[in-house]
Amino acid sequence: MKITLPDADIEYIEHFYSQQAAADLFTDLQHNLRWRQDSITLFGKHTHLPRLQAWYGNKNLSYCYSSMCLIAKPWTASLLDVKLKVSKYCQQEFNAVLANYYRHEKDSVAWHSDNEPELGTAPTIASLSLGASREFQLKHKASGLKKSLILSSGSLLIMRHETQQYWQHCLPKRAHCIAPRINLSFRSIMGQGR
Ligand SMILES: O=C(O)CCC(=O)C(=O)O
Ligand SMILES: [Fe+2]
Repeated sequence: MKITLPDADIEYIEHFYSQQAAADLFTDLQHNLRWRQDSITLFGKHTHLPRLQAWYGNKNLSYCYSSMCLIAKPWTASLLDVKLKVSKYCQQEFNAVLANYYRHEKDSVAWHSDNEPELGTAPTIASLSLGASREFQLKHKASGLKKSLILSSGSLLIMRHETQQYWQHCLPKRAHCIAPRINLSFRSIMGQGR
């Protein structure tokens, strides 16, 4: 399904994986990825990110944001499998994946665009959701127009072309109890790891 918004190219495939396949993959990744609790320094103060992360990809690939650089761990068999299926659907190669683990309703990701220079000017970001459904919000940078989507287990959200240039997105904290969720966002880092 295409999400019709100005200055954006966003597609949402609700049943990219079946419920059972998504549940199995969630359990596998929850146990087998090397989750890290990263920190960022904001105004001289160290703060834990409100989620766990893991970064996998082609050899020697590095990824830097907020003054921190991560070196990609080599693809696991499960991640390679998922990458193949996602690449095939998107008709696009990816050389890295950022995995996010939202342990509960207080875990989140703040407003941002995936617009790091190493992603190029019009990156395709393909984002698979596993586990609990969470609300994903989009906001147009100039007009402030907002759109909310519920990302359910097994769904794939693809943001293409100029989307990152004009829109920000976030996954807000919630007051009510929410079970864990894992998100895999496939990316292509330019000029490295090919
Ligand atoms: O968890 C999500 O759905 C979004 C994650 C995200 O935006 C990111 O890792 O850049
Ligand atoms: Fe993002």
